[in-house]
Amino acid sequence: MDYRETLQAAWRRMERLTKPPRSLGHLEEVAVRLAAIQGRLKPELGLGAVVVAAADHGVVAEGVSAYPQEVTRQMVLNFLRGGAAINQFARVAECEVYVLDVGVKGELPQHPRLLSRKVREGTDNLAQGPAMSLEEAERALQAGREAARQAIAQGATLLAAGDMGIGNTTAAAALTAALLGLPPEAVVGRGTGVGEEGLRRKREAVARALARLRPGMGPLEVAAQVGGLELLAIAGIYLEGYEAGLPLVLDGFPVTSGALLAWRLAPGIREHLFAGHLSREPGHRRQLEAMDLKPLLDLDLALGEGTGAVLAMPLLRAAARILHMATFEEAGVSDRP
Ligand SMILES: O=C(O)c1ccc[n+]([C@@H]2O[C@H](COP(=O)([O-])O)[C@@H](O)[C@H]2O)c1
Ligand SMILES: Cc1cc2nc[nH]c2cc1C
Repeated sequence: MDYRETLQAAWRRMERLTKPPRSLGHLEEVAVRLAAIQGRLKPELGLGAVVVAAADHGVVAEGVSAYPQEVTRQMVLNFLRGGAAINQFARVAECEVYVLDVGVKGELPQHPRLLSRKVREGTDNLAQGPAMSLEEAERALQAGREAARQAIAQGATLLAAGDMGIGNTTAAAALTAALLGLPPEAVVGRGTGVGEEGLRRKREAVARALARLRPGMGPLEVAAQVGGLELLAIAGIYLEGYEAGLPLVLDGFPVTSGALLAWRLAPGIREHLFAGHLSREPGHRRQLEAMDLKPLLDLDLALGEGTGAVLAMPLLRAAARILHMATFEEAGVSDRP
């Protein structure tokens, strides 16, 4: 059965299950979409994986983050030791954590969970010139694909991307504004918690990057102009997961900017995307609206790392189980006359 046929058949089965119509709300749509992705009326979800892509950003020179740049590398070490929020949530969600270095400044130790594919030690400042070359953008995207392939080979049935990069909400804002044709004010937010001055500097940096873009530029050229390396990798992670036929869970603002790029490169990916949550970052709503996706959770999170995506994994598994319920006929329960 193809996607549309399974979707329709799953909705018909949904109507016969032992519950009043639509009483499981948005989870019903999640369930039938999972069925359609897997091409079976009773979808099954096992182990999850989150690939946390990490890189640094030259735009931090503009004073756009509340934290110093070295936090990117320090947090990668924290992920590898299991001490970050993503590690704790992943345990609850039966999800493996993989880390991908595509551009962290400084050295990182070898580790079985770390894929080292440093394209360069951070981007150039997007407010001053191109963040990276087109060739570097392609390499970062391929590194994301490779990390996703590894996660899938190790048994992932549900795939999310996470992000770590001080300054990346500025790059994500520029990428989102460019891909969706929005002004800086619509996509710039406080990130890790900048004040009014920081907000102004972020808007200014994004406006300068947008001014360099030309109408004929393709999505990858635009991404090379604004960065960041981990956002390109995130696009690669989702593209690989899509081609492998997996359901894909989105996280917050930076991750969803990478997903927007993947969507521009392969519009069919939309069918595989699930919005794990709605971030506090104001531009996230615009991103999800553009792809017509409804967030599963709304918890005022603004952390990244893939935390909102991983928290939604148990909900996706529960949604899949809906289609394993008994029908009115099977259970001998009286339906409406
Ligand atoms: O996921 C989100 O929506 C989100 C919102 C705000 C901040 N972050 C995280 O904070 C870092 C970027 O914030 P900033 O202020 O340095 O641009 C980066 O590591 C992101 O993972 C993430
Ligand atoms: C401590 C810290 C942890 C993070 N995780 C993702 N982004 C982050 C930014 C900071 C500053």
